[in-house]
Amino acid sequence: QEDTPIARFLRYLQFNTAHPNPNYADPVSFLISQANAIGLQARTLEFTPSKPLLLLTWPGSNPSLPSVLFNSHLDSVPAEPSKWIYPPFSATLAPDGKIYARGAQDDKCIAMQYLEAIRNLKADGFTPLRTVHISYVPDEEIGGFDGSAKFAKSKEFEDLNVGFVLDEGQASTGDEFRVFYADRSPWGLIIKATGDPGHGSRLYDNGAMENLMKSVEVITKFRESQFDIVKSGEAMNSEVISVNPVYLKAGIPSPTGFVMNMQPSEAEAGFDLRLPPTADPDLIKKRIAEEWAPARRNMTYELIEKGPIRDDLDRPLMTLTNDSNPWWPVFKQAIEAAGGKLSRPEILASTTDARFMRQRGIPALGFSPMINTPILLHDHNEFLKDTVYLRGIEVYESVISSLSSFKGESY
Ligand SMILES: CSCC[C@H](NC=O)C(=O)O
Ligand SMILES: [Zn+2]
Ligand SMILES: [Zn+2]
Repeated sequence: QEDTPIARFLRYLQFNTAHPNPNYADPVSFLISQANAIGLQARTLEFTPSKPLLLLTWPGSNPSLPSVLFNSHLDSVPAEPSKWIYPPFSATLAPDGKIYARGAQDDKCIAMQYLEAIRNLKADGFTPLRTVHISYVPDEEIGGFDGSAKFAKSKEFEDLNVGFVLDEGQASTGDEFRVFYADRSPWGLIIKATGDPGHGSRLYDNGAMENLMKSVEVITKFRESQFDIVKSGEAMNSEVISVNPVYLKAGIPSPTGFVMNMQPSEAEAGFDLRLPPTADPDLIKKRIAEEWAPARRNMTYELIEKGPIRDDLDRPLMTLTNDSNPWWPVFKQAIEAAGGKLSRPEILASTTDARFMRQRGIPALGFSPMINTPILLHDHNEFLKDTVYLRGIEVYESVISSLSSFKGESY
């Protein structure tokens, strides 16, 4: 078997790390063998049984300076093989150079690019001033609660003395690299309605279905108001509050489907909500209680807040992208030194583990070096072109060498 950057990427893509049963053990062993070959220290932490977190370390010449951490997640979202042109965990390199695999963009590319960049820097004789850590964490795709959330609060993490974090970003369809300074905070909202049951032929007020449908209407109006702001060009998708229905549950089951002539006494709906760091969570909570699931319509609700909204010092979870953040110009210049250009920093529409690092007050940027690439994370036929992948390694050589050489004493 050949041993090239692309061959190693393909091998990493072939581990089936899809939820709900991600294989964590085999990719971790593979990464440890890669770390050994490159000459990096490796240790496995287990904050939750069977959910390993792999930490690789390249010691700096001045280990008393805060370190830099490069993060990626081990797990992937599921894929529907019948809807792919190649099996999602075969990691097929097509004749046009496209590498098809679940995880090719999200985010096994950066996982291996970090290692390839360090391999090349070592071969060039580069030694970092600051210690460089690479973390491979479990469970990002399901919220990170058994992975990064515990890691960021651990003694082990504290001891790393991390000054700056790079985590995953998203592909860019144009010529400029995208960079993300914040995530939106995810909430799960379940609304439930109750009402009188009755014959399917009766018209009466306050049935569970009627109560739920009214809420769905109100929520849909709010969703449209937010989407209109995006459509008019006033804000980007990730700058407004999104609320999307993800399930509806009602009806009385029968062997052939549902009973048709009974109006049910209970009905519920689930929504995915995302709040940009500028949103006021209390206002949305008030809206939910008074308009979306009001007790006067016999409604109750459950709000699942999936992670922090503000940091330990009660500031919004945002990393500054101006010169008041000393890491920002270092990062930006590293991209430019590699011949790249950054587009205007953005909020990420979805959510990553970076929020747990930002919660600790550590500056963290989301970045995945993929330009001229369609955004295919969580989609069918996720792919990354070989040339884009290889170019990303060069970009990280510049980024890792610049960040690890940054002299600022107090950061
Ligand atoms: C509930 S947090 C889930 C995190 C997940 N991350 C990637 O897709 C997301 O849905 O954004
Ligand atoms: Zn991801
Ligand atoms: Zn994902």
